[in-house]
Amino acid sequence: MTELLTAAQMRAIEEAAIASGQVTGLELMERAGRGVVEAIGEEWPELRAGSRAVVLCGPGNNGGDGFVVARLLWQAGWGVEVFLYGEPGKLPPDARVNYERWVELGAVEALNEDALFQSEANRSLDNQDPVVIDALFGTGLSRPLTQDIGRCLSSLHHTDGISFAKHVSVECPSGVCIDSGEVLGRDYLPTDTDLCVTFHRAKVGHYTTALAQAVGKLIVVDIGLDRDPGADLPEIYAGLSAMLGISTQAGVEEFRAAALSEAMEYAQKTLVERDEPVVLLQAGCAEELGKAGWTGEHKYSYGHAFILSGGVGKGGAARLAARGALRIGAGLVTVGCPPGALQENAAALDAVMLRSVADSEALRDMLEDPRINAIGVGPGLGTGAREVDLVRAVLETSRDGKGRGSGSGAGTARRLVIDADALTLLAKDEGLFGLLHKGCVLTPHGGEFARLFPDIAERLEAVPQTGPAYSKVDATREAAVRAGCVVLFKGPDTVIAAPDGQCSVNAAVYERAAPWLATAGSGDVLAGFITGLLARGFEPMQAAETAVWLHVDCARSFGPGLIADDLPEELPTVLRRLGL
Ligand SMILES: NC(=O)C1=CN([C@@H]2O[C@H](COP(=O)(O)OP(=O)(O)OC[C@H]3O[C@@H](n4cnc5c(N)ncnc54)[C@H](OP(=O)(O)O)[C@@H]3O)[C@@H](O)[C@H]2O)[C@@H](O)CC1
Ligand SMILES: Nc1ncnc2c1ncn2[C@@H]1O[C@H](COP(=O)(O)OP(=O)(O)O)[C@@H](O)[C@H]1O
Ligand SMILES: [K+]
Repeated sequence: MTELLTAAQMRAIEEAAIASGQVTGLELMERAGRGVVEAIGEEWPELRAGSRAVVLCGPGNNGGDGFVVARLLWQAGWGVEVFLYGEPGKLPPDARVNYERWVELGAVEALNEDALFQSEANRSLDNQDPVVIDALFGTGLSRPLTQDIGRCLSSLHHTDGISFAKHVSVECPSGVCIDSGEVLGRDYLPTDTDLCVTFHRAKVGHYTTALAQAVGKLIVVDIGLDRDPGADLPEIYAGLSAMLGISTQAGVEEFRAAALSEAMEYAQKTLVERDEPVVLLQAGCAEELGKAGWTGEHKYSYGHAFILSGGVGKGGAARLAARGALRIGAGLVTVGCPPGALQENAAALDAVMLRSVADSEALRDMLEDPRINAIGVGPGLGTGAREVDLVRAVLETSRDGKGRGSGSGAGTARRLVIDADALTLLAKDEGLFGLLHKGCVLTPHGGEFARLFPDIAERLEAVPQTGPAYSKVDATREAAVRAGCVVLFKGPDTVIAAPDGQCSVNAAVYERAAPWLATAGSGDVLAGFITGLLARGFEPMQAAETAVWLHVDCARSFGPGLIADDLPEELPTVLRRLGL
């Protein structure tokens, strides 16, 4: 499992490690700088002694990393020029030490456009491959860049006669808030960078579309922080509480009040902030499927998924969802459609069963069958009065012990995926929204999200002026709490959050990019995948995570040219490759 960190969490981890005596800030900075130099060497082995680099250093520890990089490249025989934004006398202590170490080897010039233009690396004709290293701002960015710095960064892109062939960012392209991936102030795009080198763990912002689009390759360097000092804290508190003869909970409060030691405070902060990590979804998702296996005795062992369809000519979306639910392993899948659409659907469905659902009464009767344990509602459904009643019926009969459908359902809530038109209906009707429960998964894209949670979307859209900026992770978490169920906020950076704070990111970026997944109907298949997994007994969060990960894997496995119909058909190949 890979956790994504916020800047504050990273700071807390670093501070706790330093305060515990495990490592010094200077050592961490040295490891960070060395990591950048090694990453450059691995990425471009053709660069060696005689190559040229321009290092842009900022006023904080990101700049400190830059001075280490400059020194190590110089020691490796490179021609290195260093430009500083800020005053040497104001650098924080570790950065100051590395500044002093560098000035024994070379010059430091004040950073401005003219100085960059005049740099030897820019003017030299004998070296076509100078590298520029952006160590201006990392996790400490607190406000938008000033215009002069913004101009310098923009000028690195082959404008105004300045040309650097290779672009490296230390931590992140400067000006980007690493928690949200957003450029503070949003007056320009993140600087394109070939190689972005970050430390210990990737940060949440690295996996947002906004930032990932600007970064060619992300490298995470191990700087020896893997022994998490916060992890030992419960034992330390328990021990100290026992010594003092107080309960652990009270002990925590007393220790805080007494400010026992700096290390304790930092570590406590680490613990609190790391309670609910943001998890990056990776191949491990398949383990859930592996664990679930295919060991049931008959088709009902794998559940019965029901997909509600719209009327004549509108059934394609539900059929795609149904196909997805079947392929992902639901034992049975039934599409329910208005009587008039039976013929159309019958002509297009084989393994998927078909039922006529005239109105909400008919639906409630049908949902008396307790074997129907998962329902997908929304794709191609329509948004009229009939559909409002259908969605209400689905919600009411799926709540614990309420509604006719649950009578024979042994008290277990039926699981639901609410997508597309059903989301639009929820947005229009507070009563319906109030029926949501913890067995539901909402799957909005950006537009649907804004309709459902307009205030949250507005906050997300607002131009961020201070860091940490409100992120898609924050927005999805807030939405999940409000809805009281899992929310899966779609996009190349899909965020999934549960009301209890669990949160994960499925990022179709970097080596998992699949832009061809943005094709009509692919969201319908995703809704079907989730419904199928819910039918198989997956918990809502697990079902959403596993489905969305497989969805991207199917797209990557098929490749460009993909249409939504291909996604379910690609699933067996993907599952086989995963050894399932
Ligand atoms: N954590 C770790 O484990 C490790 C961290 N390491 C490295 O340290 C980096 C974090 O360092 P950091 O905290 O000093 O922050 P950094 O990004 O250098 O910027 C802070 C400075 O910028 C200033 N400033 C902010 N915004 C500004 C603006 N718009 N325009 C102008 N100024 C602005 C701000 O000033 P202030 O806001 O206080 O006025 C302050 O002076 C991290 O990304 C990584 O590279 C590694 O060494 C290894 C271990
Ligand atoms: N650039 C992209 N890269 C990867 N996946 C994407 C990209 N853009 C959209 N997606 C995914 O494609 C699906 C589109 O779903 P949706 O917007 O509901 O469309 P539709 O209603 O046509 O099915 C979502 O799962 C979304 O996460
Ligand atoms: K940077």
